[in-house]
Amino acid sequence: MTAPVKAALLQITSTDQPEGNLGMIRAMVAEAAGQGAGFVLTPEVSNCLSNSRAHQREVLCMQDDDPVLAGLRAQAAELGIWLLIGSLGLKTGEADGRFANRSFLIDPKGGIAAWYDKIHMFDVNVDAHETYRESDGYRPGDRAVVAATPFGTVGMTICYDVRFPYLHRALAKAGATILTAPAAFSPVTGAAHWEPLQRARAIETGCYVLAPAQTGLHTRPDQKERRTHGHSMVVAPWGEVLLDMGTETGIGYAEIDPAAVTSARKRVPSLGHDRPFSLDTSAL
Ligand SMILES: O=C(O)CNC(=O)[C@H](CS)NC(=O)CCC(=O)C(=O)O
Repeated sequence: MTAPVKAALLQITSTDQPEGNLGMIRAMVAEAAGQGAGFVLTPEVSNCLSNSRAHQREVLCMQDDDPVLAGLRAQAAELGIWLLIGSLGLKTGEADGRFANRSFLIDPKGGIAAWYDKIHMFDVNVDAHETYRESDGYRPGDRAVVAATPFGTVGMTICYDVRFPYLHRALAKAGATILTAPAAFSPVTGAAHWEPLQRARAIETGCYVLAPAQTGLHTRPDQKERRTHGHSMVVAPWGEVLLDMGTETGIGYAEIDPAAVTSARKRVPSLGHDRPFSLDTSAL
């Protein structure tokens, strides 16, 4: 059986300094738990947002030595809350030197209930000035993950994954009722695509979508500028936007009610209406 939960999304502006980011996140997690949240979520690359591979090599750690993971696991246990660490950049020890972009679901005892490595890499030329080559720095995962909680089954995704509907459908078919979509979306694509993509994933799966996002200007004046879109979002299974946090940092709350999943899927049971088809290319 599942029960409702108050979810808290942290909208933050991570810098390239993991210790500072940890302090900021811990203060916000404490505040959210004080407000009664039983499930707190942080954005993609909460520990370090950086354009420099050299800097990442200096400050990122292996999972077992990572102070942000350890600090947040301890805090989840102290407060007795579920915590989605949207993602951490981590060293993996792989020969090619690439990092993992890894999301963690932490249980109220501080245990790692599930982890997920971002599958789809943002290798995109957004416009003439803005190019991303995520796969230069990060090694993609190849394993989709669902995990049971008292408030529903969580299907884990990260950021650019939102553009691949079959991943979300597979998660929902495996039982997911809540899709987590931590992000560091680009401002240009965010303005055009962020909300409709998140709403579409919720509507077509009949899942809640919880999308905590990085926001604002992440770099110092001496660094190449890096900005993110913000607009951390909660979408209900019927498609209503329950929370849109705009561009300021802060904490946003939404009530997650498993009954809303049941009700949306009863009204439109499309998740069970897949049909096999052939693809006729003879007229090409
Ligand atoms: O760079 C890091 O350290 C962490 N990774 C990210 O921030 C990634 C790759 S640059 N961002 C996205 O996936 C944005 C996707 C997006 O904006 C879209 O789909 O339009």
